[in-house]
Amino acid sequence: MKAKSETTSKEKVIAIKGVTKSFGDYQVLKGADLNLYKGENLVVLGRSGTGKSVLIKIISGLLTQDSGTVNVLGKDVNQLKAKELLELRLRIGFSFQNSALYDSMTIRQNLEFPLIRNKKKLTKAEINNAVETVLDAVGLMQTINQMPSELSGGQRKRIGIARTLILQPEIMLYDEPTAGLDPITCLEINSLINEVQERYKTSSIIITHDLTCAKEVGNRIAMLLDGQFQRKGTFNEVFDTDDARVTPFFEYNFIQ
Ligand SMILES: Nc1ncnc2c1ncn2[C@@H]1O[C@H](COP(=O)(O)OP(=O)(O)OP(=O)(O)O)[C@@H](O)[C@H]1O
Repeated sequence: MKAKSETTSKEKVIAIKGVTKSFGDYQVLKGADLNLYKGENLVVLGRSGTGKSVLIKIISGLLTQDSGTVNVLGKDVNQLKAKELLELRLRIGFSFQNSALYDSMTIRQNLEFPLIRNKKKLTKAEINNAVETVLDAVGLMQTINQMPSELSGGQRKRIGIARTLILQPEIMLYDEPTAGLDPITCLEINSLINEVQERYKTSSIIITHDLTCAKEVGNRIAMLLDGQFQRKGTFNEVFDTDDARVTPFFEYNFIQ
């Protein structure tokens, strides 16, 4: 398997500079610097508890950093009023492990839901069209009238991604997109993440512990070590090291 190469864009859609965050005496982030460039897939790696979720919460304004700056799509997240923050969040798609589908709604209703809630001016025909377009993008048109319980875990994950895409986000945040899926389904989800990048021209951060996913989808990898992104670059650059904090990731995943 060949690793992806870096994209050429240097336009920053997210710029994180010198971010620190403590909970009580415990400092999780110790001056984290990270840019997400337009159109790229950036994979964030790091051991459990290193602060990946904290960082995503800071990016989306759910937590405030102690120091440093976070700029998302040209806005200083810290300076935004509540309404501006909500507007910014609508430009970001969150694909989280716990973003479950509504069990009592059909797939069509699940996909309509974010549109009806957030884009009140759309006509019924526009909503139908949007639903069919995203279902086609994730290759699951045949499930439109099914219930979530009738779908496999991988299909539900795809529908979850479709429900996020329906609002046409500029940035996608994927939190462990392949966790709990079998290896073949993982490969399908990796392909979908790459298709989303191509088709929707999104810029994405993908948090994962799955190095096959990292290698297949990441134009760049950033590894959080001791509260900072101490290793950044292509997959091969990040793992070309004897650093004892880095090599176990690679050895555990037996990646080719
Ligand atoms: N609201 C909070 N209050 C207190 N401590 C917190 C809070 N949120 C996170 N932490 C602590 O910050 C540290 C980093 O947590 P975080 O959830 O970001 O880890 P992570 O890197 O996402 O881990 P995982 O890979 O297991 O999801 C942990 O020690 C956690 O206990």
